[in-house]
Amino acid sequence: MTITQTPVAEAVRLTGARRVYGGGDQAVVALDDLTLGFAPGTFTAIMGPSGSGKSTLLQCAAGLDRLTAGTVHLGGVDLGALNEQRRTVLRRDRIGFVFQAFNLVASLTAAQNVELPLRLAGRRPAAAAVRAALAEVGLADRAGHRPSELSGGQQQRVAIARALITRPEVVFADEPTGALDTAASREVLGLLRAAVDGHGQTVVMVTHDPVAASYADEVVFLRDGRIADRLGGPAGLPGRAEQIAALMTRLEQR
Ligand SMILES: Nc1ncnc2c1ncn2[C@@H]1O[C@H](COP(=O)(O)OP(=O)(O)OP(=O)(O)O)[C@@H](O)[C@H]1O
Repeated sequence: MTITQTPVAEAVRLTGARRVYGGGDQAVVALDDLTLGFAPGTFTAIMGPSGSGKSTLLQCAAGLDRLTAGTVHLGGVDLGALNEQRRTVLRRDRIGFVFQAFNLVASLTAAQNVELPLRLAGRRPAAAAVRAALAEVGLADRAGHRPSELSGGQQQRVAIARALITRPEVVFADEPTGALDTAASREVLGLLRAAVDGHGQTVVMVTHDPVAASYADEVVFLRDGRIADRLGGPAGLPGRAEQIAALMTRLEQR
């Protein structure tokens, strides 16, 4: 029997996504009937004022949090229809994460951190693949170093190598440059850009920084859990950081 897989138009899709925290008069609507898709091989930045729902969007899209209503599809799979165990497996196989605080294991070397997702998936990491992943982020000579022996930028590059080693379809990045200086930020953003341009991966990144957002193809601006504005698209961002910053300022004043 031949199994034909229907091509999926969007790597990730949220439809009518609603996430309410708490209940009664304490209820907070973090996502309010939000519908948004991320095409394969695109880089999207999510911006918006504090409390606008950016992290909630990322957590729900990645299957780390559940929607109150609506659906999330990842590569055509409805996350809400999976039990916890199957969602964990799907996350492990198809999603990579990069966090502001790097989240490396302090007692492990750079190489051991990079191979961790493969070990967790019960796969034997090939030393050559780990070396190649570290080389790709410019850290071939740091394989034996522990996180405390690396700069912030180097730690984040290890975290990116760790996120990419399984070649996930989607990489979610939550403020990946929030703790980095300008030069290190540029390197990290260049690596995320390369994951999209070189490997066709889909990157969704939450950021407060208009310069970081300018590396994306599209910027989606949230406000009160809804899409307030968008800039750019699959064809790329026409604007630069100044234009993104101006839009952010307008949203914060509204
Ligand atoms: N666990 C929670 N319990 C209750 N309310 C929450 C919880 N997490 C988030 N919220 C609320 O949901 C709303 C959206 O929060 P979220 O963290 O998604 O915003 P954000 O845009 O990422 O903010 P920031 O830029 O400050 O990180 C906020 O009003 C927040 O207070």
